[in-house]
Parts: sequence; C-alpha cells; structure tokens
Amino acid sequence: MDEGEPGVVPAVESTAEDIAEMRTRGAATIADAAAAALATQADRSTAETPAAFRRELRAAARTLYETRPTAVSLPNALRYVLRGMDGDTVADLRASTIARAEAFQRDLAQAQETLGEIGANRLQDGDVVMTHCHSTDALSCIEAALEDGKALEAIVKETRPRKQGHITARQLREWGVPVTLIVDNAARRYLDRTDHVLVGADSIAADGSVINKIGTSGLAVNARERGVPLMVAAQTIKLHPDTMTGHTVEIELRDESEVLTGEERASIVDSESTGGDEGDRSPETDGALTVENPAFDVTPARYVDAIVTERGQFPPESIVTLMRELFGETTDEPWEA
Ligand SMILES: O=P(O)(O)OC[C@H]1O[C@H](OP(=O)(O)O)[C@H](O)[C@@H]1O
Repeated sequence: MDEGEPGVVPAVESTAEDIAEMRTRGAATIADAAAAALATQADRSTAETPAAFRRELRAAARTLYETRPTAVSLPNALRYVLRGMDGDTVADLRASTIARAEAFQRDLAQAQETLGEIGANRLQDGDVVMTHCHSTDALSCIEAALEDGKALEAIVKETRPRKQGHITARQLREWGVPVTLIVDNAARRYLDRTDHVLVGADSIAADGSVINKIGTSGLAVNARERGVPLMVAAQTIKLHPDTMTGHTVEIELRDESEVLTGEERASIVDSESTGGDEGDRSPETDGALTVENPAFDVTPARYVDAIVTERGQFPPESIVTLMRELFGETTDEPWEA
C-alpha cells in the first residue's frame, strides 16, 4: 500500500489499513467502507482548486485500491463513486462525490436485501444449509427464508485459517437457527445430511467461475459428488468486468502468521535440521519450510448450480450476459487518470 499519498485524509488511511488487516472484511462490507471513505475524503478535503480536489480523490481511491487484490467489489465501488464526481467548482465536486457515495451505499444495502429474497426461494422449510466462511450476501438469503417462516438448520464450516465461520455461527444463533459447527475437513461427511451448500463470492468471472474463500472449490467438488446443489449469493458488484477481456483474478496470498505461529514454526524446524542456532528460525532463515496461505480459490462454473444476484438467479454460464449489460465491454481505472 502506498503510504501517505499527498492530501489523503487520515480517515481514508485508517479505512485502508482496516481493510488490509481484515478488521473490515467481506466483499460487500469492503465496498461499503471504501465508498464511505471516498465521501469522507471529499468532505474533509482542503483542496482549493477543482484539479487539486480530483487529484486528492484519485489518490484516496488508489490508497483504498491497493489494500487487497481479489474482491472486485472494491474497484467496482471506487470506479462508481469517482465516475459520479462532477462539477466545475470544489463545492460542486464535493457535493456530487458525497451524493454518489451515499447512493452507492444505499443501492448496496438494497441489492443485498433483494438478493436475499430471491435466494430464499431456493430454500425449503426444514432444509439443512452448509456454509463456508462468512458472507453477508449468503446470510441475507437465510434471513429472508426465516422471515418467510421457513425453519432451517445450518452446518457451518469453521473456515481456517481465520475461522470466519464463527461469525456466521454467531449470526445464525442470533436468528435462532440450530447450528452444527464443523472443522473444514469434516465437510464431505456432513454433506450426507445437507440440502444446499450456500456460499458468497469475492469475484465472479465472465466464464461463471466463482472466486471465493479458500476451500470453496473442494467443497463444490464434494457437493457435486454427493448430489448437493451449490448456490452462490453474490450481488452484481461482485461481477469482475476485466475478466470479459481475459484478465485473470489475482488470488491474495496472506501472511504465514495466520497459519503458523513462530513457536509452531520452531517446533517443526528445529536447530538440528537447520544446522543453525536455536534462535535462527525466522522464515527468512528457515527457507526450506515454506508456508503458503492463499485466501481464495476458483470454483469452475460446472460445479455451481446457481448464482443469485439482485437481478435474479442465473446459471453460471450465462452470467456474462448480465456482466456486459452492467459494465459494457471495457473498464477503466479512473484513480490512475
Ligand atoms: O460480500 P459478502 O457476501 O459479505 O462476503 C463475500 C466473501 O468475502 C469474504 O472474504 P474475506 O473474509 O474478506 O477474505 C468471503 O470469502 C465471503 O464469501
């Protein structure tokens, strides 16, 4: 992340840090926070000329953009807000940017609610739903089904390494849903009593493949083998327009410390095997033990039964039609202008 771009207000820097450190996480929540941060930048900017104001907003957007690479909701949110920045005076630019960011946040909340109502139609009274990670879009479907009077049960995957499954379990218990929490490795066993696998998405590619929390693709393959449908709840802000022109989605690699503590590393790589001193156990010196921690994986379209958006539910192979309609053929990065 670029530190301290000129004119970027501290509140934007701290939003960016919260996203990078995952204190603010989840694709929709990140998009909401990014739009709010641009509104704050517009509000607190001390720029005296329209050109300086625009430069500051672009710098703020860059600061936010460079936090995490996989969830396309972030650049989609930044692009949407910056495109609404309009006017010949600083006052007009400020007002239009704030209004656009607020509209974005309103639409985001509305889209999630609509999506939930659509997704709820797939869930029947008495169904058992298996979840992976924590997705507000996926939970919106469950909430709407509960509001329709359907009784549901949930099998919640823990979701290593950060255990966001606990957030899902807490929310479901608040809604009174019986929850069985399982370790990720137990998923296939519990698919025997699962009616639906329900996950969110960080990005959806033009070919209908779904980029979501690491472990989704293995779960999808197992679900298909067991005949359990996989439903992806994803607002259209998760559609990745660059993939229409062949761009691949970057998978975020996170820090080793989420997987292995220093003590655990030391217990694996002892001084005998490194041939070094007791204290010589840093990741740099223990080069032969590599820990990789990809945050996401790609589930091919053929394992996905439906992508539920606020515009309706789609077979994954047809999502490109919606993508073209919403984004056109090309995208730009207005923060680089
Ligand atoms: O937008 P909503 O549905 O809330 O979340 C979508 C996805 O964002 C999360 O990523 P992370 O926890 O930020 O790495 C999960 O992968 C989740 O499925």
